[in-house]
Amino acid sequence: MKIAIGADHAGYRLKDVVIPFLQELGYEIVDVGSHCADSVDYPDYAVPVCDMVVKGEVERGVLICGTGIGMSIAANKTPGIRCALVHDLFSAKATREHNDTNVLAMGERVIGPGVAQEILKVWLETPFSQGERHIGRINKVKALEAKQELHP
Ligand SMILES: O=C(CO)[C@H](O)[C@H](O)[C@H](O)COP(=O)(O)O
Repeated sequence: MKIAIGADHAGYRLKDVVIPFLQELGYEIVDVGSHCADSVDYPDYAVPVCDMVVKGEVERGVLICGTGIGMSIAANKTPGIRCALVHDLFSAKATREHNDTNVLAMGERVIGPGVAQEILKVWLETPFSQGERHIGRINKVKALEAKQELHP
């Protein structure tokens, strides 16, 4: 599986820790930056990752900032993206099974690398449940996106 990953200045250290972990698990990684502590803006990294996901260039996206909040807000503005902010294993599993999320956001200032790696592993390995009730709810979210495109 191919994964795009992006971070701002508050998340690049965790990004640089999880990339070799994911590669070791066999995932192909596209790293859109950032690469240093110089202050940058999280939407500038969320957008290219989300664009790659919606274009089908990668299957999933991972976004890291200080809290994961800015990244998740920005990511969910892209139609077709369902981004979950996750800092625990229960949510990592549930958001794949229930929401079929295609982007994961985490905060480097919230969790350590060990928990982040476990979250990634669970999130990447858990399939969508295909439950009818979940499909119906996701379709309602998609309808909201269509409405927004008509009346931005
Ligand atoms: O958007 C955020 C907060 O919800 C991200 O965590 C950013 O990384 C954070 O705001 C960056 O903060 P800084 O004071 O500019 O380092």
